[in-house]
Amino acid sequence: METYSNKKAAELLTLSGKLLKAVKPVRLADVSDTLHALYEVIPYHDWCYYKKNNPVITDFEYDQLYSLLKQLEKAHPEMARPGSPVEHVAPDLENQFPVVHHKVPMLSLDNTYHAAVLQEWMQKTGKRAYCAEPKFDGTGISLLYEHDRLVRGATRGDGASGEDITAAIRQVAGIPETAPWSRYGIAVVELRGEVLMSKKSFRAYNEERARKGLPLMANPRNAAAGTLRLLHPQSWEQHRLEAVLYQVSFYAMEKGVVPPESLLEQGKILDLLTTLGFPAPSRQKLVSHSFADVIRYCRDFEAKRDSFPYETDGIVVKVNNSQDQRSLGMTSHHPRWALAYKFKPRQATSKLREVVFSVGRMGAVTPVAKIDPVPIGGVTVASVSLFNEKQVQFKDIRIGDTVLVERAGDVIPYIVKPVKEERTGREKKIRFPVNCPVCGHPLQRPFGESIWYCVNMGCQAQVIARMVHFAGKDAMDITGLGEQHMRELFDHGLITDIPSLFDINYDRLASLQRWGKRSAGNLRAAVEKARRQPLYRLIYGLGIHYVGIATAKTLVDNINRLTDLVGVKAAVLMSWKDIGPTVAESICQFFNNKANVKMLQKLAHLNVNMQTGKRRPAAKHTLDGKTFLFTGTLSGMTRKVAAAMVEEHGGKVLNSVSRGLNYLVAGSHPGHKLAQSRANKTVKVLTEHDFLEMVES
Ligand SMILES: NC(=O)c1ccc[n+]([C@@H]2O[C@H](COP(=O)([O-])OP(=O)(O)OC[C@H]3O[C@@H](n4cnc5c(N)ncnc54)[C@H](O)[C@@H]3O)[C@@H](O)[C@H]2O)c1
Ligand SMILES: [Zn+2]
Repeated sequence: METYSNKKAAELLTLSGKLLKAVKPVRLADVSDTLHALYEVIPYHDWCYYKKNNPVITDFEYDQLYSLLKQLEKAHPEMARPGSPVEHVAPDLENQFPVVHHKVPMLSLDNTYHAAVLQEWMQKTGKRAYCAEPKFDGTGISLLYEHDRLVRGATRGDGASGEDITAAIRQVAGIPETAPWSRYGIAVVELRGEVLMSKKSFRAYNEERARKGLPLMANPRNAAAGTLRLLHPQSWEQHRLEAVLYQVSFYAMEKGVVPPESLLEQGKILDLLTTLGFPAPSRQKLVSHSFADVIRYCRDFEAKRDSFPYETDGIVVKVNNSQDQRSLGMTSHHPRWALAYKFKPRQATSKLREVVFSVGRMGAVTPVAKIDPVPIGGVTVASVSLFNEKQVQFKDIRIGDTVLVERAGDVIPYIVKPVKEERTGREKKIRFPVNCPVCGHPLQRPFGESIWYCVNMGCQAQVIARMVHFAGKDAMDITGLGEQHMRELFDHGLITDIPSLFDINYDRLASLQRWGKRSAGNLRAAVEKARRQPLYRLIYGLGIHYVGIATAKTLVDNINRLTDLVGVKAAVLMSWKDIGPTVAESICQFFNNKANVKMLQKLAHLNVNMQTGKRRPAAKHTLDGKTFLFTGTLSGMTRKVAAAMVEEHGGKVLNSVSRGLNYLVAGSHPGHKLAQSRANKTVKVLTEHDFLEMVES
């Protein structure tokens, strides 16, 4: 395969951009030019992706180019060029290893991003049973077992032959050296699967690389493909590879033995693979005739793909019956009996226009890239955190770069890499400030860290960021006081620090432009509500380093009022659940700081709840020694909650009407216990309402 000069690469990339913009209507006069261009750019992207393991456009963009090529060739077969990318799989042979022939060609998959195309395909293939399974995003492998022994492992290669990587394959977790195929009379079997890295392993792998001073890998697929073909198997890098097997591509039975039932359907094959000790998606699969079921499965899987331990880029839908598969056959590029329904893209390319530096509530200064707004996975992304100076250096990100941006699930968007092939030479290095961009205070960097800090506690940016956190949804939840309004109120001098949030001059606020009585009134109501929030929210809202919601709740469990923490000793804190030395130290520091103590006094003065809300001791024993029994359905609580209330107040819950019973609480549709209790003079019958009054008195 050819290689590309930098100049040629840049040309082809520009051409790709033009084609992608023109993807929709192509006029007949342009067809020939467009086809010609596609015949040039697609092999280039295959080369980047398979040979260099460094794609320069997103998979979605590649699929768009490929789909355009398919459409044009279909509409104008006379213009199609022999040897077109539509006719074969993109070869990834590197001539590093001996070449071996696959028993059955190892092809690509046809794909779509549209439910309607999947539906049409299911109709076209005959509305049979289908097996749907995750499309694992790794690198394809083919395994050969003869007489129960693994004899060969190979890459896909050009589809007909691959590279013999048996030694490396033996290092991959989950691939057994032997498997009892002979139990089913199977003498020779060829399997297809994927070598991959779990998301967890990938993170650890990148951490290991960072420690060794190596550049980080962009994603688990790259990491798996890159390490599988290392020439020195058994290196530390291969230890994190795993495999998943999902297909029997070929088998030969022992003489006179008929193939077992379990080989006749895709769904059963997955089960068989699992039974024989192979990692296979038998638990995740769905077998169904119905398009509605299949598309629901695809969408459900897409919705929870972030919690799946492996990266997936779609669902593969396969005709379930093996005989049906054979009669449908294949093209020279993909089997006709399978279709990949691909998930919505989560990557996009955009231009990096400028870098701003934001100051967080702890003073950390974070570089944030402003990019041309681009939609990714249903959200428009315009700002992307660059984390810190070290990462910017590692990735060599520059202003003016075209950048590949990824936004996966709940992970904040990040820059995978700059597309260096698109550089013009006019890109500028990112300069890091030495002074706080907001207050001008000199920045400091703790030893061994890559983050710079503004250490001026009074820094306006930090003050506002602290208030934003305090008013946030998980903290005091003051609706209508997001970052923008917070800044506005601050600029007008209506608020200055956290306590001032409870002392806003609402008349003045109402007189501000775009505010008025109504909005001011709404904010007032939200602030009033916040005054009575449970204490853990206040603690979390204070933004103490290392104190998340869970730790805030632990603190509440161990105190009666917030001021109990003033002057607390680290040793005491460490005896509480899940509080280690670092967290304890941070809490001590906070509550021993004079300014903080003063702030708490102000909050108390402003009637902000500082109590844990545990029941007063007097109320605690209102039901001392009394016994209760419940019957029927309670309308305002479950029986479990009701029972907990009884116990909390010193009472006891019984299971049946007996001599020791004091109260029967009857909900709607009471059972025979009511009649029994009525017959028993010593039992008092209560309604749910009576019960609550009794508890709360
Ligand atoms: N960004 C780029 O520049 C660029 C360039 C070339 C290719 N690509 C990407 O690669 C794709 C084409 O690559 P491909 O030919 O390897 O096809 P593919 O990766 O889209 O699909 C085929 C492969 O899926 C894998 N697979 C995972 N789970 C499977 C399962 N349960 N059943 C069957 N197969 C399963 C197999 O390895 C199989 O070979 C493109 O659609 C694009 O996404 C991107
Ligand atoms: Zn500052």
